Amino acid sequence: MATLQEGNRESNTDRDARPDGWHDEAATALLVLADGTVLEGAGFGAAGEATGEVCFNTAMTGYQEILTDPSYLGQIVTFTFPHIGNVGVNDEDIESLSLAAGNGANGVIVHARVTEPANWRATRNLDRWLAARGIVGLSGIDTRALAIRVREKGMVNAVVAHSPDGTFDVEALKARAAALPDMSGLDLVPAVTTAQRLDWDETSWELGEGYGRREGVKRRVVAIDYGVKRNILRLLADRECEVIVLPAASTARDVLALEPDGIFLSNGPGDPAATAEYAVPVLRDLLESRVPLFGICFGHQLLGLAAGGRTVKMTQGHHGANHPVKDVTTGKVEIVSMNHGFAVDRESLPDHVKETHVSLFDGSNCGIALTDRPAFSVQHHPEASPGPQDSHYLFDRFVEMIDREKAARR
Ligand SMILES: NC(=O)CC[C@H](N)C(=O)O
Repeated sequence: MATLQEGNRESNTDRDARPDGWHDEAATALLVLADGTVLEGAGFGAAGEATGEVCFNTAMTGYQEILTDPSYLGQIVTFTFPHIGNVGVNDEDIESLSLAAGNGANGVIVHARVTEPANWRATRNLDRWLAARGIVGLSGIDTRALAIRVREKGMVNAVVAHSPDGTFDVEALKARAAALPDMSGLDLVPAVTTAQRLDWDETSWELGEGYGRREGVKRRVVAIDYGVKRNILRLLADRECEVIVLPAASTARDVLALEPDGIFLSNGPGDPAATAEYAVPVLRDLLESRVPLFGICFGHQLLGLAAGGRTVKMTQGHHGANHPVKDVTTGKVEIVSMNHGFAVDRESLPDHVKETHVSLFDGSNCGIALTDRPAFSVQHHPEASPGPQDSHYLFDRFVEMIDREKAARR
């Protein structure tokens, strides 16, 4: 066992940027990148090791929603905002359908040490909550330098190791990081999708009476769960939709047997092209049924694949809550939440698919609509949570599409 004190320092930590009083502390956590780079920091959350693809998120708020978003499975989230944890955590801002641990980010990297929370909603400290959920955290590195590295060289596999007594087997960690599989080709959906049908009614969940709003039901939506976020289901329920959540491996027959007025394709982790192997044949049958269909993020990528397009891996991806996206049908720009590392390749889209939304950061595709079927999808997150609510109108578009198609069938 080598320790850092024995000369394994290959440090480009930003010691000067650490809060006062850190300079002499021995590292209790390491970030070991697949290329062998080792960054020293202070551990928090769970002790142990987390592996995954390092990405960075530029949101200034909403860390709890981000860390419990199932789309982050397989990833280590670096927050570029330096002070994370200040408002603590609560029992409500959890986005994964299952409240259990293991349904969100694998690890977390922040700049400043997590302090005691100051917020009326806080029921716990982020540090202890992460420990209870088994999520490993590292603080005290130069997160700006790490973000620049990801921006220039792309998302990178890594191990975050937290050892409260400061002992690490650095060579073993390097070997482990180098051996991690690439995110491309990984179907991570089975780890987060619901095991069985679930009739969404938040009032019956752990959050207590009266939390969800359920006033009247006018439409039935079947949501295929690739790793769905709760706020999507809330926003559908808010629009008088009965929402039935089905496992990702459901067949078209399973979905259509419920006689849905609309079908929703959720967000989710991993490479959409890997999940497409079993999801796309189902989606093609569902498109044939002409039931209105709406997809978000992973669901958008799957719709693009089902329609005959291709997805590509991005270099740095998009993760944040301040991305400008243009709705090319109205010309309006919306500020949105983003969380994706893959994207639909616009050039691959066949003629019956039109591009509806474009990222104003890099011009990448952010939305499509089929011209011969009532189906559309967006790459960004209209449910926000966290993030600006500019794109909530997309839920209204979906409901209007459902009502239009229903009226036409009568
Ligand atoms: N938020 C999501 O649905 C992410 C989709 C996909 N896993 C990606 O990284 O692109």
